[in-house]
Amino acid sequence: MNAKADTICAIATPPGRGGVGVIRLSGPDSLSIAERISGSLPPARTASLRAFRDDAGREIDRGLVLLFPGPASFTGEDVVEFQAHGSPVVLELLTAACLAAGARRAGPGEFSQRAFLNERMDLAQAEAVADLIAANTEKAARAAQRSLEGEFSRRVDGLAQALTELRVWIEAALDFPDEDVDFLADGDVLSRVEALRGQLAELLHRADGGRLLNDGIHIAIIGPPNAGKSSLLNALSRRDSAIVTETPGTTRDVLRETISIAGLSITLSDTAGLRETRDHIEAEGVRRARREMRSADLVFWVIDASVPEPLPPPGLPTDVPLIRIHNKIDLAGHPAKSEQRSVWLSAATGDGLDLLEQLVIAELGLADSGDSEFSARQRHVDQLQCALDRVDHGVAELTASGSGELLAEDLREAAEALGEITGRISADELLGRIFSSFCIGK
Ligand SMILES: Nc1nc2c(ncn2[C@@H]2O[C@H](COP(=O)(O)OP(=O)(O)OP(=O)(O)O)[C@@H](O)[C@H]2O)c(=O)[nH]1
Ligand SMILES: [K+]
Ligand SMILES: [Mg+2]
Repeated sequence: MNAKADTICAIATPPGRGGVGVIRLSGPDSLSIAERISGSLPPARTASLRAFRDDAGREIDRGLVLLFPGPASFTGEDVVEFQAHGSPVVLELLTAACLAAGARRAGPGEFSQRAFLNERMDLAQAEAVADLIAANTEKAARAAQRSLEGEFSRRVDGLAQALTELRVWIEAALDFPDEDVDFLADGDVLSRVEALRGQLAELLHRADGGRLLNDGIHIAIIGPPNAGKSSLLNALSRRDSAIVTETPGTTRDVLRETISIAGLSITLSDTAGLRETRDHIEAEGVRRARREMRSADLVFWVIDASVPEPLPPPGLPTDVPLIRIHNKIDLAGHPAKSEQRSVWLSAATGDGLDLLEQLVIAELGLADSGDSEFSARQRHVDQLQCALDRVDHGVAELTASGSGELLAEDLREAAEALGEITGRISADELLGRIFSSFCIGK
């Protein structure tokens, strides 16, 4: 797939009014279009003041022109930036002048797509550009920056290469069956595969943490009626947003609040108490509560510590981690404490809330992430998981049947799964899906 030979143009600054607005051009006609609009071309990479004129020679605005001749530009093509006054009208007139001069409007993510196609960055780095722009917290922005710098990609590519080297070595050994040494039996292959497996699992764990940073974390507050779910939401968000009453079945709609714990953006959803009910409105609330808990990264299972513990309801997800919260310790006369995945607290007095926050950080594996995280997406996590599954499968084949061929094939598939992360192996359809989710001008 080659970069298209046309020239694209878009407003690169957000919609609305601002001091400065930027129009970006990329493609073979960028420089000639810039010359037409600004009269004369300034030297490369130097901001120069020019009058911007439309096709009829009327002045639209005065501002700065910047030329970034390819290949040393963001997209690898000739890139021009016009910095005009940040008025939507001025920027639209300037865009119209670019279109009249031969450019076309860029689609979403098209600048990043060209950067990828011209090998200015790999796929995971292009995604990190979008993630950096979308970051909601400082931690997420720093993580995206590290991915943009290529830290994640280097690890993925390094592992893909190691898997490929081992596969090639196995295939070469299989081609010489006369050799005395039984290379599969001598244990070396197995220990090499297992070492790679360990690195893969570690990278998967970190990528999953990076995904949480990126997407934000979703915690569903679930439990029987009146356990204090809405009180907990209010206490953690320090806002009186959910209605709290002594009547069981108060909450029906799912109510969300975004909070920050240790610099992480966390969305809490308060839900209807789980119980059998004839009330069809409450029943709908219960249905929504179950949907929330299935899509959450973590479930708070809230129960009233002052009454006998109820049985957990059927349908608690087994693949979503769960923290058991024994609420109302002020009534029960328990001290605040936490152990494993349980915490004793009072939403009413706030006693023990700090223990809950610590448990959340530990449970999500973000305790010691410090500044070493990189941003990642669900897509990356899925590919890493796929690679890990292939390696596990290969090891199982090797131990069960001693088959080097099957192991080699699994290692090839594992390396391919990793290749899709950085886009060294990627289908056009995948690329289209990724870049179309970016915004225009990126
Ligand atoms: N003493 C004490 N009362 C609490 C505590 N947490 C909640 N309550 C009380 O328990 C009752 C129910 O609280 P809610 O927060 O509405 O409980 P809920 O789980 O959201 O209830 P539903 O939405 O009806 O399922 C209210 O009267 C609260 O004031 C607590 O920690 N200590
Ligand atoms: K209630
Ligand atoms: Mg409630």
